[in-house]
Amino acid sequence: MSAVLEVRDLSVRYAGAIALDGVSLTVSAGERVALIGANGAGKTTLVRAVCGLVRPAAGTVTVRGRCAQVPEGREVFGDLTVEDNLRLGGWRNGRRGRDTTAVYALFPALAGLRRRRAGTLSGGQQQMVAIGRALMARPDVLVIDELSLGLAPLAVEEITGHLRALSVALLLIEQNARLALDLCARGYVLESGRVALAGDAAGLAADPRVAAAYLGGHVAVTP
Ligand SMILES: Nc1ncnc2c1ncn2[C@@H]1O[C@H](COP(=O)(O)OP(=O)(O)OP(=O)(O)O)[C@@H](O)[C@H]1O
Repeated sequence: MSAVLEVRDLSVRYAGAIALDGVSLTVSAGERVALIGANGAGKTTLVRAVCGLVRPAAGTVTVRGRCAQVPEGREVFGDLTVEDNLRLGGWRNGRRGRDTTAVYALFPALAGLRRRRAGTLSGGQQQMVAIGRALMARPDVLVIDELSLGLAPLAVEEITGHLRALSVALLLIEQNARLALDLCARGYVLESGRVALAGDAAGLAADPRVAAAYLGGHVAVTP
């Protein structure tokens, strides 16, 4: 399968400090890939580099098609309606994207809220708006930074259920490794700006190093 996102030997420095050090990863068309790591591992820096918001010191980022980002903290436009938030996501060549039908089909909970100000929604509903807004750009790869941050477990479950139905490629940046490795087929573990481990999600979830550092010490044991 061809890679829609290819990060090769990427290094990013902030005022001399190394945030990313030779990171390589790929996301293929339609594939869901997790990027997990502790605080300060470099996850958000990678998102920023993928979106062109920081200049790499070395390495390359190649996006084949369109990439859309769901930023950490969601950042919906609180004073705008749900519908207008979505339409802004489809803005291209000076024209607002108008057909929001597919987003309401994906997140039926938003359909009855389309005229509500986004700032009055729950965190889970705002996350659906942020994902829907990104999808309005019709991306080939969707990058979600901290999907579960500050959300109730039930809201996360609802959103991930809908994400499983998507055919767009996904790079999911998550501190909740259990969630990320459950939703994604493959994953990368970032530690101090480097890829420490990579592989299929089941293998990573069963790896004692991942279990000890990110899964509360629980190691899945198969009979
Ligand atoms: N603007 C900045 N200037 C200087 N250093 C920065 C800047 N942004 C991030 N860093 C540093 O770069 C490293 C990686 O940060 P980054 O935010 O990418 O990590 P992260 O994995 O997303 O962490 P978290 O999960 O806490 O958000 C950290 O050591 C951080 O302190």
